[in-house]
Amino acid sequence: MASTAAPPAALVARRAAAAAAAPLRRAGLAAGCQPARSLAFAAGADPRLAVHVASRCRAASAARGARAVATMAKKSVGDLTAADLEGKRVLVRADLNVPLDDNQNITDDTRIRAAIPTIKYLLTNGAKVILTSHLGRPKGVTPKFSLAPLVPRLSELLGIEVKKADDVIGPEVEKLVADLANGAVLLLENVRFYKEEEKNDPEFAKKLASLADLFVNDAFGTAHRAHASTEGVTKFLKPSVAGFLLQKELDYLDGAVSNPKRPFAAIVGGSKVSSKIGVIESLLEKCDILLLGGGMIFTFYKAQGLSVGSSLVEEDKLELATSLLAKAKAKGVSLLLPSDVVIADKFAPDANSQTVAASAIPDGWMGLDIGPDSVKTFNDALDTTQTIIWNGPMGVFEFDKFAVGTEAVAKKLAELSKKGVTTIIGGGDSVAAVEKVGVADVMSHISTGGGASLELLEGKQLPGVVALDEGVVTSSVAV
Ligand SMILES: Nc1ncnc2c1ncn2[C@@H]1O[C@H](COP(=O)(O)OP(=O)(O)O)[C@@H](O)[C@H]1O
Ligand SMILES: O=C(OP(=O)(O)O)[C@H](O)COP(=O)(O)O
Repeated sequence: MASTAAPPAALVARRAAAAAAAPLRRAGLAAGCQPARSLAFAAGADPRLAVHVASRCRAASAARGARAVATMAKKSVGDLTAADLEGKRVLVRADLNVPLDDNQNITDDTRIRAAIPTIKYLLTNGAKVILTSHLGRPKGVTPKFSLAPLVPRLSELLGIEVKKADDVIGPEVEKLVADLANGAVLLLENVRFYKEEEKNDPEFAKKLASLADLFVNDAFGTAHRAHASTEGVTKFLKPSVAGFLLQKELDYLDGAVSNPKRPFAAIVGGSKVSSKIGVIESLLEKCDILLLGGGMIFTFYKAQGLSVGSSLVEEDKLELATSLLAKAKAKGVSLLLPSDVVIADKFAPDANSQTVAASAIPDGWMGLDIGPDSVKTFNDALDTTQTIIWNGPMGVFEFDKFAVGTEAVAKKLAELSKKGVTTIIGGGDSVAAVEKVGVADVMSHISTGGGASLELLEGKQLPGVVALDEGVVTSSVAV
């Protein structure tokens, strides 16, 4: 196993080159692709470019010598001009689900900052913005889940005084909307105070929609939910378009991943194989190199006949692990498992630890991080790439002692990002790790959605995106 798990860098590069050629070999299979819109997946791309979703024809494109993608474009807020927006009431669904401390202070305002470009664009074009979001998972009206604490930060970032409604629908809200001036913002109360929101109740969606003339969905983090404020309102508001954040997330997590600059590496970690099967299977179709870390590796080791001590293992996923290894081989994907691991005598921050070969985990010890040799091998593999997506930590990074592997990956991605490699952090704990290391700013894209990014990487359609109006579909672009 260890030799399969940690091939030398030269072999990695050779396999990557072979894998990169694989689409050319498979090209004949990809017929009937839809035409594609432009490719603008690099950092700093014009946010008004169309949203990229749906079918791909990477193989056929490669065969033509073009790096193109077949996409169906969703209509974007950037397609709307002042003529469309001046004086119009625009319902904007944002994901302002930010963490608050016990004193109702915002501890991370990333999602608020991410929502600003769309709101500013609408305000600049003379629209009246009616902003809606959920916060947490309240069961009915619950004061601690009020959106009121968000008003000062929103006002500060927008440079105007944001008004706040105490309800989501009803006569008082209607009055506030009627009094709203062009270029002003009204924040509605937590939309989940109504149970009808999560039930996607059509009557509730209709009432919410009746406040506005058109709809912008910018709530990527909630796009995998078919709720009244994400999906239901689109049935009553035309146009219903994508905001800039939603668009950027799709450009990276769908567009750049489906049509990457190659070689393309995926790094998947996290606790269990079972929670990442969909992502691994989907990425195996697209990537040249797959690096695995985190708790899931022990299921792969055990499937290969190794002793894993008391490490996390999913006994019912051993066959699956074997089949994923076989699938990677069949597809010419270079799948690397760590060759060494940091083991602990208990699951605790102050556990005794040692580094051992992956094939030498003693009974009673559990693997909680990848080891230094693995970091080196992973780094060598990553040095050969042009695009990297990362989802899931390499170890129990919440404990400093076992955060080294995860932090090394974060640092490597930062270094490569600065050299022009496209680096995409796919939400969840990987984002926390990148932030902990202080390298978030240099990454090409950091997703604002955990569950949503996972579903997108699994190749699932997001209801909040599907429901939006179609935009212009244009021809393939050779690059
Ligand atoms: N070797 C390991 N053993 C047990 N848990 C692990 C191990 N490596 C990582 N984890 C845990 O996996 C969790 C993250 O898993 P997951 O939720 O699947 O990732 P993400 O949130 O990035 O999608 C973290 O809490 C981390 O402590
Ligand atoms: O925080 C969110 O999701 P995430 O934790 O998966 O990133 C979104 O706001 C969605 O919230 P939900 O999972 O309560 O629907």
